[in-house]
Parts: sequence; structure tokens; C-alpha cells
Amino acid sequence: MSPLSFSRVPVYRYYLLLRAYLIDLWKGILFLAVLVALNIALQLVNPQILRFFIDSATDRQSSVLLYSALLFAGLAAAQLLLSVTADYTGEKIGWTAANRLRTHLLRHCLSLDLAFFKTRSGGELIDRIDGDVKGLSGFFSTLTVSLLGNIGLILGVLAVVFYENLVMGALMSVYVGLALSVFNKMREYSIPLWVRFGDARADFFAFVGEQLSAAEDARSSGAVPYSLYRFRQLMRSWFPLHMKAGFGFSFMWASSVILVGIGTLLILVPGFYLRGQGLVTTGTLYMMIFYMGLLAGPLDAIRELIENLQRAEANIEGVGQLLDLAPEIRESSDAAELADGPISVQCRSLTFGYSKEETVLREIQFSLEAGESLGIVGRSGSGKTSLARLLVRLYDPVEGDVLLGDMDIRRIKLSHLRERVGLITQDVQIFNGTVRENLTLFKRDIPDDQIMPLLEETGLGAWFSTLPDGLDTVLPSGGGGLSAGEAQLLAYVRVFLKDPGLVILDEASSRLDPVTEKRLERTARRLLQGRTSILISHRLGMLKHADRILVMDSGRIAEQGSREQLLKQTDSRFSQLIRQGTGKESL
Ligand SMILES: Nc1ncnc2c1ncn2[C@@H]1O[C@H](COP(=O)(O)OP(=O)(O)OP(=O)(O)O)[C@@H](O)[C@H]1O
Repeated sequence: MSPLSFSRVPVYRYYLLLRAYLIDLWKGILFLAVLVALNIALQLVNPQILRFFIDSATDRQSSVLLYSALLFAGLAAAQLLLSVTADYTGEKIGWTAANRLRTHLLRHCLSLDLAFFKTRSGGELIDRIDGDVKGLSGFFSTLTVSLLGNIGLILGVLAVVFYENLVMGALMSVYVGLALSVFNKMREYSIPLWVRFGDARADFFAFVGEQLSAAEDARSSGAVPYSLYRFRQLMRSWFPLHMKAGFGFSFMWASSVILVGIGTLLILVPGFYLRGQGLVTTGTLYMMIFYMGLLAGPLDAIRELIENLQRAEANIEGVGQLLDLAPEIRESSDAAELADGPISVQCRSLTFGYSKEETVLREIQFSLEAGESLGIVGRSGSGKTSLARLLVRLYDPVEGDVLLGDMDIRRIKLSHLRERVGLITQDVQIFNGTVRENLTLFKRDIPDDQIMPLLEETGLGAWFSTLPDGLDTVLPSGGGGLSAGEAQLLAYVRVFLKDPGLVILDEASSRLDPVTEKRLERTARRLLQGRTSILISHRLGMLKHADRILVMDSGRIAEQGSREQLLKQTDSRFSQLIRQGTGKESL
């Protein structure tokens, strides 16, 4: 379970968050607590010295004046040093905790099902992983440093004032209680505003992310004015929300200024009366006013903290919603590994849909011996890619079973499954990294002399020879400076370096020119030897060496059999496809 499984009680959320990400930073936190305690002690002692200074001055004891002034200045300097060290330590703790949360969120997102990524844009996720966590990093450091320190300082001031004078102590307590309850009331008003502001921000980033990743299409199709129109609309809806939420803050700030005024009056009026009666000295009265001023600091800091908590609450909400999503594709507790060598495939009565309303695959039933090759053909939208996704367990079927190597796919260790089954599609992702890292997918134990022959064989030799630093050449993210066809060839090298027992090629040569495709066909045939393969292609030439053919239509298997057998039957769908298509006799 995620360490941030949320209940409805806000305080409990904070507790879970702090416990999850701060618990093993306890040494730093303890150090911080000592610094904060010392800081509080110094702040409480200083007004006492001041009183001593004033009373000595009025009694004309000039000899002690210099010493008390020096002591006052020395302690003020020490307090400054302590404050800086405490701030630094608090920030460090805050950043460490926030980075842990960031890592946790990214790992969690990457473990979520494909369906999740189809419904969220990259921009929205970046906002959650970075924007929300940035908000929370302030929360980690502010909470650890400020809350404890300021509450401690308030309690300390009240204790000292009570000790000095009960009436003054009671008045100051009333003032503190009043200030805190006003701040708390305002917090209830502002939190929903910040949640709405956060949602609008996530929508904004989602839109920007989508527009930037589709910049090429938007430009070529002339959709830029529409993008800008939508952009302006989003900004227009974002701005008033920011204004409203910001108004809550200003209101709190104004109320804290008014409260300080009320507090000073609360002390001054009875203070002058007590001084007049000779019940307190001038030094004590000045000390009380000083303590009153001292209270304004932590109260203001708590007000700021409450503001930060409002934002943090909205951030926690966003992060919590993300962490509460659990992947449906999970490993069973008795997950095991497949045997080495080619992997047999069996699909039993598979039914599948991306949503409950729509069924994309119906009653899919076929089997493939280890080492055999299956070609899948069918019209666009007939369900070929969906079937491939079930075979690598990017989704689970609604009904029926997939068996790989006679094992239920749900019982195979996920990391092992991804190792043993290779999938190449028409969309190849190039990562920002070296050519070597892109080919080995960051695995360090694959030697270069295993990579080089594959580059030659797949036809990437010419491209490779132009690279300035060979395998160490850094490719930029996105297209990586490769053409779509070159990227597809790179994906072949990637997959075959894994030495998989089952290879699925889903339109994996769709971006290649006929000459390169022909050459790759030969290479693929050699590389696929000794492995089970599933070839999905509209280009029927790619299926020339398939042992068996499966024709799909509207999510069902319309026909299946050995390639020779289907070719012989002139009225078979496969034969008809060939006559209509470009493959013709070449098959
Ligand atoms: N991620 C998705 N979410 C929802 N529906 C999807 C998704 N992917 C595909 N579909 C739907 O599933 C159906 C089958 O699509 P699929 O991609 O499996 O077909 P295909 O035979 O591979 O098509 P093509 O030959 O064009 O690649 C289509 O109706 C499609 O709209």
C-alpha cells in the first residue's frame, strides 16, 4: 500500500505524509529541534536583559549598563546564527523529503496501467510530480522549522508573562487564542479555493503539454490559432481563481496586522494602569510590550504556515489522488519465470475491451507451438494491436486466458515477462541518452561486440558510421535525430539484444522503404529463428515466412490456418486479401 493512503481527516493526512518521508531523517530533525529550542530560549531571555537594562538605567546604576548592553547584543547575534543554521537544516530536510516523494510518484506513475496514460496528458503529470511536490517541499521545511518553533515560542512567552504578572498573562492568552481562531476560520474558507486553483493549473499544464507534443501536426494542419484561442480561454479561467485564492491570503495578512494593533492595546492600557499604581516597574512594562511584539512574529509565521498548509492541502490532494490509483496489472504472489527457449502461446476464449461499454476482442482462440511463426492480418481497427497488448500483458482480458509457455500470463513475473517477450511497434521511443543506452535500455552488462553486428545486420551500419562518438554519441530525446525508419531499425536491435523467446512485430516495418524492408525481412527471418514470432502487418510481404495465418475482422477471428492451406483455398479471406492487396503472388 502507498504510504499516502488518504483518509478524510486532514491532520491524519499530514501525519501520514510526514511519517512516510521524514521518519528516517530523525537525526537531522532532532538537531533542528535543539536549534529551535535554543533559539526560543534566547528570544525569551533577551527581554529580561532589556528590563534589567532599563531598570538599571532608571536607578542610575551605570556600571552594569555596559555589561547588560553587551550581553543583549551578543545574545542577539547568537540568535541570528542559530536562526540561519535552523533555516538551512530545515530546507535540507524539506528538499530531501520532497525528492523522495518525487521519486516515489514517478515510480508509481510508471507502474500504472497503460489505460492511465491514455487518459492523462504528460503536462498534467509533470504538474503533479513537480508542481505539487514543489509546494510540498515548502510544507516539509516550513512545518518542521516553523510550526514547532513558533508554537514553542508562543508557549514560552505566555509562560514567562504569566510568571511575571497573572493579569498580563491572561490578556496575552486571550489575544493568542483570538488570533489563532481567526486564522483557522479563514483557512476553512480558503482551502477549496486553492484546490480549484490547483485543478485549473493541472488543466493548463495538460493543455500546454499536449499542444507542444503535437506542435508539428498543429502547425501543418493550421490549428495554431485554435490552440491559442483555447490557451487564452484556459488562462482566463485560471486568473479569477488565482485572484480569489490570493484574496483569501491578503485578507489573512490584513487581519494579522489588525490583531497586532489590538494586542498592543490590550497590554498598553492595563500596563499603564499597573505602572501608575506602582505594581510594575517601567522595565517590566517595556518588557511586556517587547514580549507582545515577540508574539507578533510567531503568530504571523503561523498565519503564513496556515497559508502554506492551504496550498499543501491542495498539493496533498493532488498527490494523494495520484498515489491512490493502483495498477490493475499486478504480479501474483506466486509469480514464476518462464523456461528458457522459444515460448508457446495459447489464447483461450479471450474477450477484451478498453472500457466496459465497448468490446474490442471477442472469443479469440488460437494456439502457437514454441518456435512457430504466426501472421495476423485484418482491416484497420479489427483488434490486432489490442491482441498484441494482451500478449505482453499491457492489459488483462475481461474474460479468457493467455498462456505463455503453458503458464497463465498473470502468473509470470512482470519484469521477466518484459525480458522474455519483445514487442516492436511503429512508434519507437528514443530516450535522451547515448546510442548504447538507447539500444541496451540502460543495461550495463551487454558488451559492445554484441551490439555492433546487430547494427550492421539491421542495416543501421551506414547511419552508425556518421555518428561522431560511435556508441557514446548522445541522442536527443524525441526523435533522437533519426528518421522514423531508422528508429524502427533501432527498435529491432533493442529487442534482439534481449534475446527474447517470443517476438511480436506490430507494423514494425511500416516506416521503411521497400528496399530496406526487403533487407530487414532477411535479417528478421534469421533473428527470428529459434524463437516464436507473431507478425502483424498490412504489408503482406512481411508474412511470407509465417507458418500460420490468422485473419481478424471486427474483433473476432474470421479465419485461421496454415499459410499454404489458406493460399490454396481461393475463396479464403486471406487469398482475397492478397488479390486485393499488393502482396499477390509474392506470398
Ligand atoms: N487505447 C485505446 N483505448 C480505447 N480504445 C482503443 C484503444 N486502442 C484501440 N482502441 C480501439 O480498439 C479497436 C481495435 O483497435 P486496434 O488498434 O487493436 O486495431 P488494429 O487492428 O491494430 O488497427 P490498425 O491496423 O489500424 O493498427 C478500435 O476500435 C480502436 O478504436
